Amino acid sequence: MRETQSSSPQSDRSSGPQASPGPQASPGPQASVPADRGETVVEVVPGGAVTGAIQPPGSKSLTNRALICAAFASGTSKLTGALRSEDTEVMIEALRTIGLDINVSDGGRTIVVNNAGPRASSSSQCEPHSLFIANSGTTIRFLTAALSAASGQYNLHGVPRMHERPIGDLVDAIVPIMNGTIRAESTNGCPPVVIDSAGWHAGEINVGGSVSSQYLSGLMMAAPIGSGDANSHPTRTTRIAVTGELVSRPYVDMTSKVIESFGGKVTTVSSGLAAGQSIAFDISSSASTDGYGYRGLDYAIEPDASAASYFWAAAAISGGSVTVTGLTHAAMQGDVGFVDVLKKMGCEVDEDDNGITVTGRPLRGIDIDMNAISDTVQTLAVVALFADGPTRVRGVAHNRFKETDRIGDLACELNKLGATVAEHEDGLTITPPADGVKGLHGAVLETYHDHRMAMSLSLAGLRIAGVKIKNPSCTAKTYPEYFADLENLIGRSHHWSRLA
Ligand SMILES: O=C(O)C1=C[C@@H](OP(=O)(O)O)[C@@H](O)[C@H](O)C1
Ligand SMILES: C=C(OP(=O)(O)O)C(=O)O
Repeated sequence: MRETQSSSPQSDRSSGPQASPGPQASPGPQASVPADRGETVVEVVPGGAVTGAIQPPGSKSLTNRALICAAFASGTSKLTGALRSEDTEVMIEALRTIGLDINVSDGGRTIVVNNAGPRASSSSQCEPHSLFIANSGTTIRFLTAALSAASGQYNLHGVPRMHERPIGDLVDAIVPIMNGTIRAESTNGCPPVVIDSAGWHAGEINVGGSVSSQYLSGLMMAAPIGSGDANSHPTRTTRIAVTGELVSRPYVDMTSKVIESFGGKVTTVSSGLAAGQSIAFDISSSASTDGYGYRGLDYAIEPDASAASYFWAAAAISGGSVTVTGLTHAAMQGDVGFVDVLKKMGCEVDEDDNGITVTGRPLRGIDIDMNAISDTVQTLAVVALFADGPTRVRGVAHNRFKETDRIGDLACELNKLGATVAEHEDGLTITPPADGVKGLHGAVLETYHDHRMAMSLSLAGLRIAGVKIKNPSCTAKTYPEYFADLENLIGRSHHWSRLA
């Protein structure tokens, strides 16, 4: 890997997020990526087949769900294998700000939440708790739901891009069942979110599911959390119905499983629904949670499957063989399904109790709906550069609302490498050059403050000379050690080099 100064500065295409005031230092080792200095870029130097084994850090989605449940659980919870990154640090800091005692050790992998119940701000308090959420969608959506159910006064805000990411459907769902006020302050229903709550009252909740599944997940986790009168209805059932389409469904199933681990109960309802409702969930907590929404426990977090996609893709792109340990199809994360997409493209996929191995074979272009595994679209798009024909990705219109516009901005960067990439309302078509990899060429690539843009585009460098990735430290959002880990994987087979 090379670290250089970009000779052809380009400006970001999107009006995405700019430098944030926090969280403080990027956690974890930064062996191969220096702090960003102007036009710092990282270049992956092409080599041969990538072969090896790796275990990515803990799942962001599971860590942040477990933190929410632990925060509203009776007793102590110990999370092991957790992710330490910007997205989990802002969650931890927010929970500390509202009164939780949280101890982080073992390089962030172990998190102990000692709980006597979060101290919600009193209604007589003048200043709401100010919670800085950076650009963590899970954190702001889960906390908005949970804190409105728990009561108190809060202002949840983040970096500029966070104030462009929709949350209106969630706020609209909470208004009818909350005692107090909640509003999204930016135009088009975007954060900051200002909450002054005395808790939820009983009633059915209706929430839109076409922009993000995180609204539904947040409400589901919030449902067992009592308001001021928690002790009077610890086993009350709350029905949450989705109006219209529900995107990213596997994350909702993950939410159900985490809720049940922490003592809640989830029943899926698919018949007898009102007009416009596509699915509903009945949520309650068991009496043994002692009036808290949840019961504290020791909880092991799976390795992150979205992060694993980069290493499986490295095998596919390079014709190598990479085992990701600690993840199988039994995992709670839908993104494990990325290996099935690689299989469809021609890769060999082998699984045992230890993990999943992808072996690269000649790649064919495919037509694929990635609605359920949208965080892996960028990874797939880079793999598609090396296929024998076009790849059409469908069903991911919601990717435009993430860290950046992950359809438009992705198409723009892939085009710079010599592919022909067409943007559609719901996805893209990636057409590799007629002469294959020979027709691809290096370029300085923008990352739009999007960790997945940096991690996925870096993989193009495995086969194309001169692919330079700007602002590589944006991987800190979910994977601060990404470039160090990639370097280790490739270095083992001596296909990775770095200039001083
Ligand atoms: O619930 C979750 O943990 C997540 C849900 C997905 O968001 P959408 O539901 O907005 O697609 C995903 O993109 C995000 O990284 C994590
Ligand atoms: C979309 C993502 O994150 P979030 O919505 O949690 O900010 C992601 O990690 O790719």
